[in-house]
Amino acid sequence: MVLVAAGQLSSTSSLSTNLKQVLKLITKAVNLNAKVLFLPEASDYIAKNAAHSLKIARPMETSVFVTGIQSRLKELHSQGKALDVVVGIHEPAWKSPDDPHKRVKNLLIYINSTGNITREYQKIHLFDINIPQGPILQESNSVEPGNQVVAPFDTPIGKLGLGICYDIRFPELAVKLRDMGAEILTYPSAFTVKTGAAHWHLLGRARAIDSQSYVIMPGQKGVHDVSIEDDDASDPTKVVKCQAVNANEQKRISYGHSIIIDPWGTVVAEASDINLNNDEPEIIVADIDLDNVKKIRRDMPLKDHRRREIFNN
Ligand SMILES: O=C(O)CNC(=O)[C@H](CS)NC(=O)CCC(=O)C(=O)O
Repeated sequence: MVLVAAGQLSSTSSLSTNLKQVLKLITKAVNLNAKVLFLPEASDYIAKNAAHSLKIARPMETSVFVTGIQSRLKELHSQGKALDVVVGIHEPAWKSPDDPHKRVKNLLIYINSTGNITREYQKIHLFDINIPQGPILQESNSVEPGNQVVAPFDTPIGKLGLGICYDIRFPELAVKLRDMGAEILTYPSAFTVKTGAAHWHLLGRARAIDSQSYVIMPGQKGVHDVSIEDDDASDPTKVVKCQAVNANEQKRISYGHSIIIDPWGTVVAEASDINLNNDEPEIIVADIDLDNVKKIRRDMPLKDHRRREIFNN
């Protein structure tokens, strides 16, 4: 059995502020002796709108957020403390500054315990929705969709398959990853409060049951401060207030409730609900037992029972 951790935070639009929160979570995970820490979608920043996102996105190599995590992991490794980190970030998708339709990539990266980025997944399904009395979001305005499933790969906790947030609503991705060998799936998220309250636990449990895999769902939580950003012009760690945002944009709020689910569909760990008086980042941990995955798949062999000739999958 190996211990896994999922972190929950409320990212702002300042990469350096978010890095500080994540470094706290890394320390907590290491102290608990977890082997991999999973962090939410868009941990590097939550922007107030599409234009703001294009302005603050940075290539990984120059992102204070990504390089800060890499150097901390390297430093810990040299002290004999090995932790891998899976984290949601953005990167510019444009190749030239005169690209007429600039978009970012919504990415999940795997950083190993020596600080190297070994995998990168680009979110396939984009959240373009309009729910009466609920959120209206058009992710494709500013985000370029990914087109590739990343083959599940070995990690200290087992073979891992990658998805991001809204991808969790598409069971075909979970089943495909399981067919390709995944034992653990992750969907780092920034769920809305309305859809989260209605669907979050159900979706996670359903994907765990469909794929007979562990499902790790770190989520953004609470009100995002999108009124600050890093002052790149001078000290990259100096945070400045940026222009006023309208009331709607200021109220971007995420559901929290990070969860870890076992391959039988049981929620084995859960972080807290939104609490406007406490936005401290927190982690949850759970044991990953790959024998349990094997046993559940042996006792109910869904993979062998698939009628691929009927469903063309
Ligand atoms: O890129 C960013 O800055 C952060 N990305 C997000 O917050 C994304 C796209 S708007 N959110 C979701 O996919 C929520 C899905 C959801 O809530 C549901 O499926 O119900």
